[in-house]
Amino acid sequence: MLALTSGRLITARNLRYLRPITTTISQVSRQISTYNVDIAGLTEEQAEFRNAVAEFAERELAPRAAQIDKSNNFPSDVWEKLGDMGLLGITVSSKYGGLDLGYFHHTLAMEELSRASGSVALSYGAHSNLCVNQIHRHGTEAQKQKYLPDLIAGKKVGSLAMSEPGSGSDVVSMSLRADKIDGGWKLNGNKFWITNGPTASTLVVYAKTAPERGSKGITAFIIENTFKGFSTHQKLDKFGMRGSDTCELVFDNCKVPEENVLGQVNKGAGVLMSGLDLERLVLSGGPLGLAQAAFDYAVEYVHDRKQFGQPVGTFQLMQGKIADMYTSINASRAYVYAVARACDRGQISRRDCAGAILYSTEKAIEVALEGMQCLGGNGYINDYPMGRILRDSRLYAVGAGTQEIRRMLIGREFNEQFKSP
Ligand SMILES: CC(C)(COP(=O)(O)OP(=O)(O)OC[C@H]1O[C@@H](n2cnc3c(N)ncnc32)[C@H](O)[C@@H]1OP(=O)(O)O)[C@@H](O)C(=O)NCCC(=O)NCCSC(=O)C1=CCCCC1
Repeated sequence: MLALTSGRLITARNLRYLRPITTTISQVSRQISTYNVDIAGLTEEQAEFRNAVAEFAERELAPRAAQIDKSNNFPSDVWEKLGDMGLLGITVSSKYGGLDLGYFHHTLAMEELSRASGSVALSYGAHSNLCVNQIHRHGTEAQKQKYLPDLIAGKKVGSLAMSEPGSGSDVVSMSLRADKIDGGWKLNGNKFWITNGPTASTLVVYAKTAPERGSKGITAFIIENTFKGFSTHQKLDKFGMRGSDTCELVFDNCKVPEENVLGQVNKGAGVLMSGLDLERLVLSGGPLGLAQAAFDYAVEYVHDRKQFGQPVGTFQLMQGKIADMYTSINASRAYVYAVARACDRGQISRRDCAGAILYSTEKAIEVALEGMQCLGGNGYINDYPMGRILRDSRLYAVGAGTQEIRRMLIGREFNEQFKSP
């Protein structure tokens, strides 16, 4: 059971939220009512958790989302607030400041934050899942004690780096090199398209420790941005997810102490691949929240906007759009939630983690485009949010793996199943 004390979500058996969650009836409760809680199948506690995150996001993020997009500036002041809420360590043990919850709750949080601001939520996912959850899953006790409390409190920003200029989908071909030196390792090379790269002080980084051994020669490291030989290049100017900073990382004889190896030497491929499964699941909350945001805006707009003497939403062609958007979102949500629940039961399926983000992304892009159409000329004007939601949704067609790689992952599992003996 969860309790909310001074704004912080804490785990505590037999306690309930101490703060009423629907006191400010307005935008938030009206929007929350657009969810069909029965269809989503949330327990009372899960619905309270979601509402608490939604209320936070509506208050702290939604009013700033357009400005964050326009300025392309990461709102660093939000980080400690996310930490105060306990949201930066949802899947982490309370021993390190986490909430002791599972991937289902993490996905719900990702969804609600994305509904308010796609870009803040993306940085949130990179921090809380890609970095924090990986350190929690694979770190030594000393590493967890050293890095997790500050990351979970929001005093530090976390990141994870696997992609390189020459190794995107073919991530195992990475060429960042780690050579053994006395007391540790020396890293040389680059990482590219790194979410939170410009702001992160703690980074999980994969490098080749035995390049001749392919996937059996990869090791994960925990890098601090103060390590000598580590630097970042300028922030990249992205199509969407503006305000979620992305850059190139440069390792120039960067010395990393032995105690910063994450997991075992040459066993990094397992850390990376299993992390990608959970990353794909949790980040599926992103497209879900963005699609819901597009729907919320569109449905209100078509009932307000009048043409030919009546709200445009009463025309059948518009009703068709609303119905299709609504059913797409519910179908996506049902799949994503089912996969999240399975993961929390310990049944992590690679093809379904890929499927959840594949399907929710495809539907989010479709819904954002239809939402834009519902707004007519205004859908094309940047004072309205549809353009931002569409641009943000588009990230998920390439981030955490491309749609093509996700399809390949699913397809090749069936090929394996039907392979002749
Ligand atoms: C699937 C893939 C396309 C191809 O895999 P291959 O066939 O080369 O590798 P394969 O043979 O599948 O595996 C390698 C080793 O690994 C083990 N293992 C696999 N799954 C697991 C697992 N679940 N648990 C443990 N071990 C696992 C496998 O057994 C093998 O070991 P072995 O060498 O035999 O000893 C893979 O490369 C991939 O996925 N690319 C997309 C990367 C990609 O998604 N970036 C995205 C980076 S960008 C990003 O993440 C973000 C962007 C923006 C927002 C934030 C996030």
